Amino acid sequence: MKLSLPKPLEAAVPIVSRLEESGYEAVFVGGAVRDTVIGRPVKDVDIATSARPEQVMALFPKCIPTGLRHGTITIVHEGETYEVTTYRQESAYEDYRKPSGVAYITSLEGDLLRRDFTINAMALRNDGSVFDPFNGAGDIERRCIRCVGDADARFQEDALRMMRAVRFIAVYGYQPAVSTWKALRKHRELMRHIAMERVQAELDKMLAGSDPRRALVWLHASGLLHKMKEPLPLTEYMRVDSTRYGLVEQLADLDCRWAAALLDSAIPSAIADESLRLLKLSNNRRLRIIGIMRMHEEALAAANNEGADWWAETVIRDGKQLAEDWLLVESAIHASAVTPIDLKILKAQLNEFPILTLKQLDMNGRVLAQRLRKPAGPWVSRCLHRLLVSVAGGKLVNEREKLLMQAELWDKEDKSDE
Ligand SMILES: Nc1ccn([C@@H]2O[C@H](COP(=O)(O)OP(=O)(O)OP(=O)(O)O)[C@@H](O)[C@H]2O)c(=O)n1
Repeated sequence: MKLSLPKPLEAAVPIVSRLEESGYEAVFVGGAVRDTVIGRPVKDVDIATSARPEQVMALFPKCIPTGLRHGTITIVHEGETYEVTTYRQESAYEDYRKPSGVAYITSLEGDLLRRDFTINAMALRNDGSVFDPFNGAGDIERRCIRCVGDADARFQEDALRMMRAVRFIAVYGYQPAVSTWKALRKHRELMRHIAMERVQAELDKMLAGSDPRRALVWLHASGLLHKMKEPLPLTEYMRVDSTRYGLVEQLADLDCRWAAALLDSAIPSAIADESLRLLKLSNNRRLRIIGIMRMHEEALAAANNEGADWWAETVIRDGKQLAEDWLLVESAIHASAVTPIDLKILKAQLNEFPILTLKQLDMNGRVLAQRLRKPAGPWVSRCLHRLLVSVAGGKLVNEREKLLMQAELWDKEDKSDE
């Protein structure tokens, strides 16, 4: 098989040539080759070589020893970065928790043998010829995810590969080979060795892919999330049910996809919050996802008890942007079809709120305290907030005198209640 090189690989040809001219072997490997064979856009370009890291460094003045522990040097060429890694073997399972350093080897085939799946174990030369000792191209044709060689050994070398398998199955719409799936189920327990951040990164890629629904269904079936280092409370809610997960793929934003997937599984926001904390999601992202989920819960509660001001209150508290995110999420998931939330009305109201911040209110704490002849205290901000919600909800006009009269009325009511 001979392929024409896509642009990102073409741009890296001078690096491979330089290594070859110096008497070393050098080839493109990994995801870039897989995506070239499949015909998908290529992202990162990885190069494997028989040259030792110090020999690579001597040839390229602009380089950074980014992963010396794994024999990797990053080379900067015309503004792009390329990872060049010396042929090596994976550390065996016994060394799993205590990597013993790199075992360099001289053969390309040996280097490909340590890789996770056949589709990721092909090499591409400068001239477009493919070296494919494990028939990755055949598995691409069969749409199959298959471990290279012994599946048990591949998963024992790096348990994250089990998550990667689920991701490739989902993102490419492939099926696992029977032996690979059996090994994956057998070694689920190894998930406890994997850092939560790495799991999170894989989940992000699954949800960002073209078929998040497929990813979640296979994730359920794999049972991988049940075996993590720190148990995720959300696994209690996971069910194998392929009719769920609405139209998550309609959402462009990754965090909106997270919120939609969590809501579609009927996971309460508090459970999701705890799970996202354990997955070490950044605070910004977690708060955004949970904010969207809470709006859904509040909308349901309000629809049940006719709480008229909840929408104004929510938008004032969380801001218009989050409210817009929630409306997008809500319309993407099935839940909206069976709940009494009228998204059209909420959407229209969102653009018609006369004001949404205290700054826009024709009133301030000093004027309010003077008029009610009461010393300033926590009541002032409570009253200002109540006025803001009433104006935003269209029940009160934003004029100082009218607002003061309303405040006096509430004050009288409060006194008679006491
Ligand atoms: N746990 C892993 C991770 C990576 N690899 C090998 O290293 C290559 C590069 O890995 P990486 O850049 O992490 O992933 P890609 O396969 O390129 O895919 P993606 O960028 O979509 O994650 C893979 O193709 C595979 O050959 C592996 O064997 N085991």
